[in-house]
Amino acid sequence: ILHTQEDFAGMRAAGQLAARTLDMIVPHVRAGVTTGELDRVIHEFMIANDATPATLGYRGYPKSSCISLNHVVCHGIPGDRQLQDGDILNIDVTVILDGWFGDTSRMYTVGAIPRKAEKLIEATYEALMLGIAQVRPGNTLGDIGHAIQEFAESQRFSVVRDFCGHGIGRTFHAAPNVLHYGRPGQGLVLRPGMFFTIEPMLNGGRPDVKVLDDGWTAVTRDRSLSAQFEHMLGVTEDGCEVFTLSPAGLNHPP
Ligand SMILES: CCc1ccsc1-c1ccc(O)c(O)c1
Ligand SMILES: [Mn+2]
Ligand SMILES: [Mn+2]
Repeated sequence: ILHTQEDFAGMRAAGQLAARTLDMIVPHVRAGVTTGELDRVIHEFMIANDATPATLGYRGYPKSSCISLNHVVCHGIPGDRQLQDGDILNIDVTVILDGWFGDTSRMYTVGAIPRKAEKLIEATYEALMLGIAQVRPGNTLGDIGHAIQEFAESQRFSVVRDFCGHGIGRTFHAAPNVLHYGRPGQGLVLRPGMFFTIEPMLNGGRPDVKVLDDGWTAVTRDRSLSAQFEHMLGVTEDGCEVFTLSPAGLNHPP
């Protein structure tokens, strides 16, 4: 699907509400709070802003956000786990606003974290932004994946292959799959009006992932730390518009 200017307006509003949800949760992220309590705050904020959480009930997922701690790669289910000093966590939110989906995630930290964890988080954010820098008409999905993989591996981190970015708009997931690794010039050629997410996951150790018995929680097989950032964007004539940038300048941890 190639979208119109009106479609850009709908995605901008949905993306900004998702970004504001991640801004809003910042002061709630501290030692002692449970991930289930964070999810409730997120849910109420979405409803108060005339939106609904896309993940609640999606393929049977039970919560309004994904909160993935430490060696959890993605799809962590909010629950009774209390945050503690040294934790790193990804909070991933998707809102539905006037039929448009806004999908974004960021990393948060609790208290002091090890230097290598900080470097993993910084590298993951940089990898996402380098992928976004490749988005313009005439470039390909392989250019995006290559930029992410090249940088991640240059920093001695690995790229998770089991999950990818995706087309988005009036549905949560659509073609194309946006891989976070690849070769320059390969794959689908980008065109103005395409909407998709880029959501790289980097591991401190090996790329291998397994899913726990709950059917959702994906963890690193070697129990190394994992980090993820996600933005949603629209391809424009001269590059792209990122719909999920923080209006408060909170795109990555201080
Ligand atoms: C928890 C929602 C869900 C269920 C199966 S995949 C998935 C999911 C979670 C976060 C995302 O950013 C995404 O694109 C999909
Ligand atoms: Mn997401
Ligand atoms: Mn997504």
